Amino acid sequence: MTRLRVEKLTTDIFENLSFDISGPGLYGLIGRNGIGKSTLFSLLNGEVKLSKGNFSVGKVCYVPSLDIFDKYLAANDYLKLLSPKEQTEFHKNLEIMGGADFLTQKIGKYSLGMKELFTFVYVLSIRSDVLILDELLDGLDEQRRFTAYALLRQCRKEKLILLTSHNLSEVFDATDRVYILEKTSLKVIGDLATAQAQISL
Ligand SMILES: Nc1ncnc2c1ncn2[C@@H]1O[C@H](COP(=O)(O)OP(=O)(O)OP(=O)(O)O)[C@@H](O)[C@H]1O
Repeated sequence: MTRLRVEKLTTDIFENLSFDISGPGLYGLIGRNGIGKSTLFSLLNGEVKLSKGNFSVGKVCYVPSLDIFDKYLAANDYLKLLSPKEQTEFHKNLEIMGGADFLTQKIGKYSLGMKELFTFVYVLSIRSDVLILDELLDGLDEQRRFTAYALLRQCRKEKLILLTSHNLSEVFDATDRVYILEKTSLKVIGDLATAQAQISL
């Protein structure tokens, strides 16, 4: 079910927040620091319990923090958790991203960019209806980031992908539509200048 519907969500940081994003696609989700983007994703993921309101969403793939990976395990250990089809997909996507020679090393020894590269390719390969990328590409070098956007554009036909970044111009360039999160609303925002003005309010 590539549909995300939130009804009257009320928490410490949201007030009667309702929205509906339906259909597959690549969508930007932007908002001021601390407005609640990561919290919203954790609610959708079931990691944070909902106190008031409802939501309906298909299978969500979201890595809330790169620290969830055990630093004593290697990326290869996590690949064993994927289905054979997902593993094939992982290796195909990794090759498109330029490959990696560190999959047998312990994750604790990875740089931020290495962790992000592994995590991006990993979550992209997992079968899901909704894929959430919360500032996940921001530590990648520019060439890899643009390759990642190209890969996401291919996957947007099958999944509802939400991409968050504070690099607003890239979000506008890469995605089909951009939403801005506020305490009481999630609304489409049409252009970069308006987004910049709204975020700096
Ligand atoms: N670990 C935490 N402990 C306590 N409160 C937290 C924690 N993380 C976030 N919050 C609270 O939740 C609010 C929303 O934070 P959240 O991380 O969801 O925002 P965000 O929009 O993702 O921010 P950013 O763009 O800076 O990543 C913050 O204002 C903060 O008060």
